[in-house]
Amino acid sequence: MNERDMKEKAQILDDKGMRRAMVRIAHEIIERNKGVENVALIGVRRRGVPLAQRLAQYINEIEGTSVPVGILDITLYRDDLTTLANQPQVHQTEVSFSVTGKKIVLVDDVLYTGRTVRAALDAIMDLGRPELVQLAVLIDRGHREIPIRADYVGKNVPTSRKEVISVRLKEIDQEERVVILEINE
Ligand SMILES: O=P(O)(O)OC[C@H]1O[C@H](OP(=O)(O)OP(=O)(O)O)[C@H](O)[C@@H]1O
Ligand SMILES: O=c1cc[nH]c(=O)[nH]1
Repeated sequence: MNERDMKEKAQILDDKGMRRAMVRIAHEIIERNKGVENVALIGVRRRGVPLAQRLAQYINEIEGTSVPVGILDITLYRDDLTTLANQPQVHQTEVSFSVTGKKIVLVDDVLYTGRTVRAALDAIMDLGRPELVQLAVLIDRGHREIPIRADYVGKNVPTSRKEVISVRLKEIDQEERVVILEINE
């Protein structure tokens, strides 16, 4: 099953709601880390990357400091959007800075089972020894299968496993909104 076999059930965030949530997370990152010295962002492709770039832009607007942004390309081999097949696989890392000693904020659009984040943590640890790693997600939909939690959450959305959260970003989807999809029966 893919998103074509699903229909929209509800809109969770519009463009303004997404912006407010991301600006708030930018403030929280600055507050929690007492500034952004040694802070670096790493976005999980695909939709975590524009979100990380937006956070970097908001942080720059608030603090006047540019923080580096790296990319991890992780694919979940799913045969169905509502179930997980094999483990997520890390394909490519585009991290041009040393992670050693950095406060890394990992950024993704949706946190679900936590398996993608676990793979991302492994990939980051392979690159060096960060001082700490924090996690920022636009949507936490619950249903964790491993003990992972987010430090910064745009919105907590209770879901059933049959539903799918679809984050639509203008850079990728030519629209800005977050919707819940359900199976078209
Ligand atoms: O917590 P998990 O169960 O691992 O699920 C969360 C992951 O699933 C989504 O990726 P998806 O494969 O849908 O790709 P996308 O980023 O292109 O939307 C989302 O972007 C997260 O990376
Ligand atoms: O519902 C979900 C689950 C994982 N990833 C998504 O993008 N949506």
